[in-house]
Amino acid sequence: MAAPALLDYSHFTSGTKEQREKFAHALLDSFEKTGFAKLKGHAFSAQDLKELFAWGKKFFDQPLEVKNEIPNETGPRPMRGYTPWRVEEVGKLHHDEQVRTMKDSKEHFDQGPEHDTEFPNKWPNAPELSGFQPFMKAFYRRCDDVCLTLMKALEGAWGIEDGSLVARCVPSATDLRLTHYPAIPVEEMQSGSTSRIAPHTDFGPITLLFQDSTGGLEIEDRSNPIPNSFVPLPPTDTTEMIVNVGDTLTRWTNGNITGGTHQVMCPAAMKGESGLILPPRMSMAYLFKAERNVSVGPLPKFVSSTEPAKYPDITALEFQRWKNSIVYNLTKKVYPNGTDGFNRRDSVQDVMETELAMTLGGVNDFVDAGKAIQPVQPV
Ligand SMILES: O=C(O)CCC(=O)C(=O)O
Ligand SMILES: [Fe+2]
Repeated sequence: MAAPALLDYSHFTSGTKEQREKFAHALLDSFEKTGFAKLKGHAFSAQDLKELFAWGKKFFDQPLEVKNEIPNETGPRPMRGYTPWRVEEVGKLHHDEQVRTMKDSKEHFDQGPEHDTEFPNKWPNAPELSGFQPFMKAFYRRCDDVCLTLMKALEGAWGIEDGSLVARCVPSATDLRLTHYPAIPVEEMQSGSTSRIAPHTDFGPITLLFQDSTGGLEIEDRSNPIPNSFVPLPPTDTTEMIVNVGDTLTRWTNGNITGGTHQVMCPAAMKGESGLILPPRMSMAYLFKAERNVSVGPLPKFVSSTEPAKYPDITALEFQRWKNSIVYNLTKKVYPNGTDGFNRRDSVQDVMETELAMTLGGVNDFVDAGKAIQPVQPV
């Protein structure tokens, strides 16, 4: 298949006009063809990433009850704090029934914007983690800067007004996620019912991803006629920044760019083995999001009388609430005690009904009780 392009980010940030244009078009081309791109020449050094994963290890090495002191209250909202193993199931978003029953084998820490009062961050309290918060906040800001720069590149490639895409993403509503995949027997991963993370697309316009050297990340193989075919994206150079297209970019482009489906499975070298234990793995995903009140409906550029809008104008926050209600198995059909009036989802049928209703624009069914939203206009 066409492999994701490896592009030099510095050509856009400090190159000539020609280099900037070349970068922007190559980025768009790689997004269109593969749903992914890889970047070198960015400001994150091997040392920065070593430090990032060292902080991650310190956090996840804490006893479960300590990590649970800052619980992510799983609900139809952005994630904050710690989520234990086997709570989130991204396979639930998938159209394939077998994928929907796959269990993810991961725990994660999620961090939002620094000054978010609506969904405040939850930081670890342990004295040995006192450097975690300042490091992660600085890392977040640097990732945001890269994402806004890539939005600028897309503005150039599409020839849309300068700043128009960037404005949709300020202030940041991104979730930065550190994921730890504990050691797991290879047989369990090969059973077909367990993944490290099941095939999925991310929700925002794009995601920046750094992985450690363990391996196991796979991206969809669009050239393979067999559905759900994947190829490894090996950690040959862990300083390469992986960028993947998410659902919001698909919606903004009215379906012109398809999100890059990815999963984490057994590393290629261990496939088909038995009796082995997969080593633990860590990744950092900067799950870039549009500003909460911005529409994730198609941009004017991608809508015309012959290409009517395929997606409703719902806000980025409502879109995330809906997606999270699926991955956290929540439904709003009955809500005696559940937080925000959401309860555990009991069947795949519920998920399908939810999706259908959302596609038809039935967003008000999925908002906190009493807080129905108004459809928003495209910006
Ligand atoms: O761990 C990885 O490499 C992928 C993580 C991922 O897909 C996510 O957090 O959305
Ligand atoms: Fe992902």
